Amino acid sequence: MLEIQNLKAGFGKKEILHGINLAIPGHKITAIVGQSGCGKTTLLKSMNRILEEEGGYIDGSVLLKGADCKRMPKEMLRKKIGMVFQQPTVFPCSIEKNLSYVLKYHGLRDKSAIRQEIEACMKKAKLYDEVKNHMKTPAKNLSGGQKQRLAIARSLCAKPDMLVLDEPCSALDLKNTIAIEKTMLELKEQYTLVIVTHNLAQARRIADWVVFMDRGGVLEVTKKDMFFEHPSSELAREQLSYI
Ligand SMILES: Nc1ncnc2c1ncn2[C@@H]1O[C@H](COP(=O)(O)OP(=O)(O)OP(=O)(O)O)[C@@H](O)[C@H]1O
Repeated sequence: MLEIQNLKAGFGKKEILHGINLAIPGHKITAIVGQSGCGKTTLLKSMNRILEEEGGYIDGSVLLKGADCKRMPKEMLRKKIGMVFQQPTVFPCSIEKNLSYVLKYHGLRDKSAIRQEIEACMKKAKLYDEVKNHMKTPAKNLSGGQKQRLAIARSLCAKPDMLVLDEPCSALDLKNTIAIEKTMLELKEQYTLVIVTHNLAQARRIADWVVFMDRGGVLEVTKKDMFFEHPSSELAREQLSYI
């Protein structure tokens, strides 16, 4: 789905990613793990070039289904690779408008089609049943976990190929974490998912593949079971000994 070739990225003269080569398989959950500061978020933000908006630079190739992301208009790239952040952002309007805004932005005009699409995306994000009777209330009144699921639903409204999620559960309690993990496991049937998590137990629960990073490089890319049972690097062995 996504092919990353010799990716170098950083800020000004500071290179954070030192030539990463990586293939992200379709319809799987790939977990990016590694110690704090190793470049996980930078890698994620390089995928849809949000890094450039934050003053960073990206060199090398990122190919989405073979198409060079550098040559794609940024709006199109971000439609195809949706991003969910650690702190969910909700727009200062109703739950419904948070979603209809995206659908209208992408050209949907028919009111009943918009309603159907909102319902479908909220169901996929496991939010619909909880809020279906309060769609006109301000999204800011939702709980943290509900806001995160709204952010996921909003990303789905753009009909992405991929969803990249940066520590989506780090601010959530167990109940909401489980809801998001279940959502991700269901979403992979239709989408390709990449999650940055510092929670190795979470990677073990939901990932198909694990990318283990260290100091701006990739130390291991393996199927989940292989990583947890037979990690090849000393650093991974050390970190796994704590869980
Ligand atoms: N806007 C920025 N300007 C300069 N340096 C930055 C910027 N954002 C991140 N960095 C640096 O890039 C390096 C990698 O950061 P990144 O957030 O990608 O790591 P991470 O593995 O996601 O860390 P964590 O697990 O703590 O979130 C760090 O040294 C960080 O200080």
